[in-house]
Amino acid sequence: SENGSGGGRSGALSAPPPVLEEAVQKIDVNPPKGTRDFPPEEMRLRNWLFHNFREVSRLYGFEEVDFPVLESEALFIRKAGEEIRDQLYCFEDRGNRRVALRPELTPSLARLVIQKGKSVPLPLKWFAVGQCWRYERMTRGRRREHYQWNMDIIGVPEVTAEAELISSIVTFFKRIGITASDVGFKVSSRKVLQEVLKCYSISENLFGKVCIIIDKIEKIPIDEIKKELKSVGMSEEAVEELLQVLSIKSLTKLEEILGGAGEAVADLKQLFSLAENFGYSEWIQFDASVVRGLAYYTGIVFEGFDREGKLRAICGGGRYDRLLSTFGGDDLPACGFGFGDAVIVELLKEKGLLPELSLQVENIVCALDPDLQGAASTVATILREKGQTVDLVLENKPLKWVFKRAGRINAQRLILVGNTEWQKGMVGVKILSSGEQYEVKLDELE
Ligand SMILES: OCc1cccc(Br)n1
Repeated sequence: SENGSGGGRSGALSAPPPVLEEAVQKIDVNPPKGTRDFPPEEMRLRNWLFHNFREVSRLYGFEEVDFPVLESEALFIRKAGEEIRDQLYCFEDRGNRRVALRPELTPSLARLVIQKGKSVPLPLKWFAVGQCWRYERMTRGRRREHYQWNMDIIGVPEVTAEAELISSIVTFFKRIGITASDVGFKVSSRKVLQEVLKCYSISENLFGKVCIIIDKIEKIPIDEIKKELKSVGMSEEAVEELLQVLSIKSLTKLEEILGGAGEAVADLKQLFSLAENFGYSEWIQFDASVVRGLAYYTGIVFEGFDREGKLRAICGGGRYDRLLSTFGGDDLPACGFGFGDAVIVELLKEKGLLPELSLQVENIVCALDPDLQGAASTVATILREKGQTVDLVLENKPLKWVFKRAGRINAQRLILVGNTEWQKGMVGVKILSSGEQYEVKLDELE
């Protein structure tokens, strides 16, 4: 097209099109393995989902933030043997820097908090919706990207922060029609693990590794779990005791085992009490086996699960009080969660709760004569300036084509710009649902 700065093709209509240098190689029109396109229908569903993420975040007074998809690899290199590390989508860029496509948002958020330092008053309540990546052998045909909604509270050491975050997820579920009969949250605290390891004088630096092993408890055989725990230095007795404690599903039982003096029991009791106040007690249950698969969690952890047990975890999060200091920042208490865009859609499909989202256009405007294309453009502009949606027919098309397109785009009314009416400063209007039609002065069109 003419680019207006004299750089357009001069005499474009006369010059023959340039001869293609080489035969055009037919490209693969599919997106890279493990990634998705979002054509209009899928994009409407994604926008609907993200709109609900953002509405809930707004209801809770959170501010939106974002970060680059590309981060320094160092942000994600942790030594605890996490799956997220094994699947890091990392490479060396042209400046020989080790970089990675972010596998999660929390480290970027922590980096930004440290960068902002004292310029941002605490507590921070930030949320983000961003694409995250992993490079997994496609043998399992799993996706390599998904979008995550994250909400994080920085600067609040009390369990009130975790209680608030779980409340926000419950609010989200309710907004989209999911109930406590469909979904629950398994809640525990890594301090349970910490207190057991301490009983067996197992050093703190094994903590992250043990958590990552325990997180696989439902994914690999229990003998493999025991083998891995022993391989990091736990005794047979410690392993048995730990697995015994992790099978506890009641806070009362946990208190019997650990005693009431520890932080784990106190935190969990406070969380369950706050759940009463928030009104979401029926949504949560204590389950000592929940540790989550990220090494940096230090306290309460939780994960949303479908009660029919057909799907992977819907969301998950917890407290991570040490992450900022491991990045060289001040020791700041922090907690947050991640909520992926894929499992929730599978759940909505299961429950028949996918929303009906179709394209809606208020007007389709069409010139009945090629000489009236300009007039049609004027009519479209008048309507758009009134905030109305308009699909303007851009070519000289037969009315049959126009009516067919009007049906496809769910247009509510057809605006016809014809010579006779235009001479009188009027246009034709046809209400497509009723068939009613009339003429109206352009300046009375609304
Ligand atoms: O849930 C872990 C994860 C991280 C990045 C991309 C995808 Br798909 N899944």
